[in-house]
Amino acid sequence: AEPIRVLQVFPPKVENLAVFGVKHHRILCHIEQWDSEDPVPRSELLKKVAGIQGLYCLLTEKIDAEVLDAAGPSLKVVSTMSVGYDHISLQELKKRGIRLGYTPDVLTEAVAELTVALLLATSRRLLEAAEKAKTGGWGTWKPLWMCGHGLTDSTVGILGLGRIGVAVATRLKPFGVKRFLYTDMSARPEVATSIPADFVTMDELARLSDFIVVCCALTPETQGICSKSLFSQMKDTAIFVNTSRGGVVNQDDLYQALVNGQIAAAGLDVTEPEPLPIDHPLFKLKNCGECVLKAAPQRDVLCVCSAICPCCLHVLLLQASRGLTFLRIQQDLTKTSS
Ligand SMILES: O=C(O)[C@H](O)CO
Repeated sequence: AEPIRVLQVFPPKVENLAVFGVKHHRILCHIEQWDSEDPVPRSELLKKVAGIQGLYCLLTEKIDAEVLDAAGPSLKVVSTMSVGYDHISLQELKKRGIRLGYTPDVLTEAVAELTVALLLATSRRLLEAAEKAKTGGWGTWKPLWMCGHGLTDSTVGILGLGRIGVAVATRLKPFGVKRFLYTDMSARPEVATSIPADFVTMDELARLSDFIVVCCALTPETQGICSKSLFSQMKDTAIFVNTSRGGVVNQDDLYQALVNGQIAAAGLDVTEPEPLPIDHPLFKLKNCGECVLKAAPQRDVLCVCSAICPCCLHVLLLQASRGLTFLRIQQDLTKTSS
């Protein structure tokens, strides 16, 4: 029989002609590869898909009506080497009767580890502290300096209790987390009981969690789900970690929440776009994070800036309006331009 024509848009090199054993059938495939680590340019993809029967893609390729039309009616299967398939239009595949393959579970452990790493690095201010050490900012020892927030006796909220969410909870448990909460499309007792984790609404998750970790898939329902309404209900000592997809978060709202001190910090593995432009405001938040230090147990504010920046001033005033005490203010508030 004629070999099946498959386009694989990435290396590694495999034999150009491969035999796939599907149960007892042997299927001969002619595989054309895009031999580069860089994504195939859209114009090339549109040319190369013409007449193929199988497409093996990555999350860098947006598989929509345009690509499927360019492939034509011969295309029977699209497979993506990724866990997420938000880059593929399911509706367009369905219309054309094209099957979808993806790679669930190949990176559950890796993403769970990364989530824990980001959570600890963010809550314990690892990057800021390392930066201070390298640039001479590590002065005499101060009890609360770079103290951060602990996991012991904390409440961790998981947005999306799928494979990765469960794996994150399993890894965080030994840190002495008091309570796990989760929210999802519906309760998932079959996986939640073993943690154990309590099913709550999104609002409860926001209000009760000391840490929120986002592990859900990007779907039309979850697009921008982490927005002002979530951040504004979160504790001002809470840490937000996202290792799912950037599109789940309204980045402008997150930025505002961080600048205004509505939440303590964010650890992001994913952004919109990726990578973020290097002049993106989120990248500028490091200084802001450094100049406002929250002393967690007393919930007082220790301001160590040599000049009070507007975002720091905002947090100070916010805290003052809540009747909290300032431990030390190095500069007279009245002298700031704001
Ligand atoms: O969806 C996936 O496979 C991951 O996000 C890749 O990093």
